[in-house]
Amino acid sequence: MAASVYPIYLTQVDGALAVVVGGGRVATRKVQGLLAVGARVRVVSPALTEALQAWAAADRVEWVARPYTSGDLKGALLAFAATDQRAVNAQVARDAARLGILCNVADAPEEGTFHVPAVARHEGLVVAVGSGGVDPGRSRRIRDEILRWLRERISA
Ligand SMILES: C[C@@]1(CC(=O)O)c2cc3[nH]c(cc4nc(cc5[nH]c(cc(n2)[C@H]1CCC(=O)O)[C@@](C)(CC(=O)O)[C@@H]5CCC(=O)O)C(CC(=O)O)=C4CCC(=O)O)c(CCC(=O)O)c3CC(=O)O
Ligand SMILES: NC(=O)C1=CN([C@@H]2O[C@H](COP(=O)(O)OP(=O)(O)OC[C@H]3O[C@@H](n4cnc5c(N)ncnc54)[C@H](O)[C@@H]3O)[C@@H](O)[C@H]2O)C=CC1
Repeated sequence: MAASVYPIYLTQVDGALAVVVGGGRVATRKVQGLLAVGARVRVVSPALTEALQAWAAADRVEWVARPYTSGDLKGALLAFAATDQRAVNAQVARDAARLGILCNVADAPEEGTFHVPAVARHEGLVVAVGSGGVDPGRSRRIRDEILRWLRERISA
């Protein structure tokens, strides 16, 4: 059974620093969501996906082009451990805990301090769907259904 979760919506994310460790598929999805709300994004990774490279070239994200080191989280509101290296993600989680920074861990739902839900936005409503980290695909599918319902039923 999943540990219990307490849902909140973060405010004042516009301009806040989010540090994303890793530059792959999962990191790209997290960065996209962060840019959409105006966060300042720092990506720490020796390599980037094409989408991340394009954002770095356009100065939409800061790219620290090397492996993670303790210290990279300094000043962050949020940290994301999204490498494909278990030991590195665990280190990011430990460093974030020490610094009191909220941390999402891509490969170990119980290890960080928050999960990223699947989100539907419609006419000023924000619906977040989570499964306590148990089944993200299910969260996404239910979000898609909710979005369909909102678009059919809820107008401004
Ligand atoms: C715990 C959590 C931590 C976190 O916050 O990252 C987590 C963890 C893991 N995800 C895994 C797999 C996939 N995740 C997705 C997609 C999403 N995952 C998201 C959230 C979360 N994922 C958090 C829990 C949320 C909840 O409570 O439900 C969403 C909702 C939000 C977002 O990431 O933005 C986003 C859809 C949103 C959207 O579309 O908008 C897909 C693709 C798909 O389904 O389309 C795949 C299949 C990958 C493939 O393609 O192989 C694996 C197994 C990895 C493996 O075994 O290799 C783990 C690790 C594990 O479970 O141990
Ligand atoms: N939470 C989620 O939504 C999902 C999580 N996962 C898990 O997330 C992890 C990452 O998945 P993908 O993005 O698909 O992997 P990927 O292979 O596309 O990307 C891994 C990235 O980590 C970087 N990296 C490796 N070592 C590093 C280091 N020491 N410091 C900084 N960056 C480093 C690589 O350069 C690469 O950019 C996997 O462990 C996978 O099991 C997978 C799918 C969804």
